[in-house]
Amino acid sequence: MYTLRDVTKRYTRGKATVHALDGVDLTIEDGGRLVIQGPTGGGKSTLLQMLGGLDRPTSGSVELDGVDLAKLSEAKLTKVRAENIGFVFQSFNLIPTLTAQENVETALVPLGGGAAERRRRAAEALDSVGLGERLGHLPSEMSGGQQQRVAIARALVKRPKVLLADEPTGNLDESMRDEVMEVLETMWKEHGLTFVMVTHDSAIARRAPRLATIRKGKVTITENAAA
Ligand SMILES: Nc1ncnc2c1ncn2[C@@H]1O[C@H](COP(=O)(O)OP(=O)(O)OP(=O)(O)O)[C@@H](O)[C@H]1O
Repeated sequence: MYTLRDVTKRYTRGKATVHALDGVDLTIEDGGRLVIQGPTGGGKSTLLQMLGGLDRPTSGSVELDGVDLAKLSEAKLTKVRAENIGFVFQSFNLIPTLTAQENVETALVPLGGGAAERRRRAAEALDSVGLGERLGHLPSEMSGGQQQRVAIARALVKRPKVLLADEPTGNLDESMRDEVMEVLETMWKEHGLTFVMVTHDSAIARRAPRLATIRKGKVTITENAAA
């Protein structure tokens, strides 16, 4: 479970100070799903970075299961991230010279274990996103939607508690967008993940049961029971 208390993030640009997050209080239950929307520069990616421990707040606390990520040493934060948090970004960030299976295996390397076990788990993760027949394909041999599904498999192969996605459909056309959203929603349901996603897509935001709108660093939560 996430508990954010009075989180601020300020950046200094020359003489100006940007309040990317301004007193954010937020709770996300285990297994919950939150969609984050808002205007450009509103603070969406900054909020996701705080949740993922990719950056630290200027003040306030970001607790994941009672542990304040803001206070962990860099080494402990890296361990928490590797074990608990999967990331998916707009750009798929696959290594072009590695096959789908090898790309997914890279997520398991920091966790130790043997090569055969890594190969088996990567194949299983790719199968779960519908790419069991494409283990040996290079990214260049796959569509954008398929590449993003490889990235999702890579995020989930370590069986994280949390999946954080920053505009995962931003680089995709409509049919691939639906394909990727369907995979993400299936993974969320089947794996009991806590799933937080940033989107610019108003159709996706409209369908969200819980929506965080972030403007000028301030968050407003809307619950949509009908979604
Ligand atoms: N590393 C940084 N250094 C300076 N300013 C930054 C940095 N990262 C973000 N900002 C600023 O903080 C504010 C919030 O940025 P953020 O990227 O979180 O917004 P966003 O809602 O994700 O925007 P977009 O929709 O364009 O991705 C913006 O004014 C941005 O310019």
